[in-house]
Amino acid sequence: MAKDPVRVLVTGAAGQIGYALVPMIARGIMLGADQPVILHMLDIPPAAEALNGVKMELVDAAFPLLKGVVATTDAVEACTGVNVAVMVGGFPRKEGMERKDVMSKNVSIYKSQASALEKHAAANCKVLVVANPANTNALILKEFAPSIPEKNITCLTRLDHNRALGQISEKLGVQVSDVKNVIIWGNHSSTQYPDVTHATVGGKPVPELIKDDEWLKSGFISTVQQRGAAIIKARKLSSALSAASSACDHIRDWVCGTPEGTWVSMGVYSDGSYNVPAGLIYSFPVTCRNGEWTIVQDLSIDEFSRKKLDLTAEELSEEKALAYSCLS
Ligand SMILES: NC(=O)C1=CN([C@@H]2O[C@H](COP(=O)(O)OP(=O)(O)OC[C@H]3O[C@@H](n4cnc5c(N)ncnc54)[C@H](O)[C@@H]3O)[C@@H](O)[C@H]2O)C=CC1
Ligand SMILES: O=C([O-])CC(=O)C(=O)O
Repeated sequence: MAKDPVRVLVTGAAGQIGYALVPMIARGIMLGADQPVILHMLDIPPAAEALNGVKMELVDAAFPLLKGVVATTDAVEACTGVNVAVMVGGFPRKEGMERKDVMSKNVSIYKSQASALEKHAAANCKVLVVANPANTNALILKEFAPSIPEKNITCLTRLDHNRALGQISEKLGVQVSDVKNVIIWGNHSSTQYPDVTHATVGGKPVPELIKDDEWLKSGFISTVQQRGAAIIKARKLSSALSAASSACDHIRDWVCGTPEGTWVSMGVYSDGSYNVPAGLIYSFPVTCRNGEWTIVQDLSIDEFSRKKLDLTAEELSEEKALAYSCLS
């Protein structure tokens, strides 16, 4: 029997990630090849005409799984009945800007959209925040949507995770699908810690295969940390196709489950695991089953890693304080 359609909200749908993401969702890449979807697309009034153009293209593409499109500049209409919300809308970082520069603009956006989701989304709606500063936008959304379970509010660090897989696969000359269990700890920013201590290729530890501790502890980490900035420098626009693809990976694994023996990185509400302060949205290694994520426990953390986990937690605590100061 055909499944009932799932309603998926994409905010900022007229932007460049939105343009890459909505066809992926309509093709079943996010929720599966047998899962019909109804797309809800939100953008702001100056982008209304462009948003309507995206809607026209979705009609023209004749996606068999696409059972309806809502394209609107009204947050209430956009949020009504949605089961999955991918929050891409916001004020993006431009070349030379730090995430903190865009904090206050995004805090007010996430506060008001949290209220719309809280009142109008389906019960148990799963939320993925992509827009930067992603972890802190997700935290603000959680604050102002108290009836959405905190386990349902996440942010995107899967792009960083995938970037780390890509770097290891290039270095070793192996298929990216053979690289497993890298971890992104912390903030989706240049303090994130891409960790390969527990990563494997064909079951063998990555550090043993790479045999270049110096690269793993410096060049690899900084390449992944700075990859977003490198793409902005090259394209004069932030990553869009890789961000859209990673957002699909994040939701698919969350809803459909992670493969046996594999974890992924998700920005989730910290419960104090690994001595990360509770009450931050922090990227951890997680496995997913039955639509729920669980932080992978009991991984060994050496002294080098400990410092990196703490540094990115400190930045998130500072961002949290800055975000709250923008609210008052
Ligand atoms: N977490 C991650 O891995 C990544 C995050 N990003 C972030 O994703 C966000 C979107 O990036 P792009 O698509 O390149 O930007 P963009 O500027 O092309 O698109 C953003 C869209 O959001 C819309 N928008 C602005 N305020 C809005 C509001 N209040 N409600 C609904 N829509 C609104 C804009 O009109 C625009 O259409 C940025 O914050 C960027 O920094 C980008 C790449 C990776
Ligand atoms: O740095 C940015 O603004 C875009 C981004 O988040 C990324 O590509 O990881």
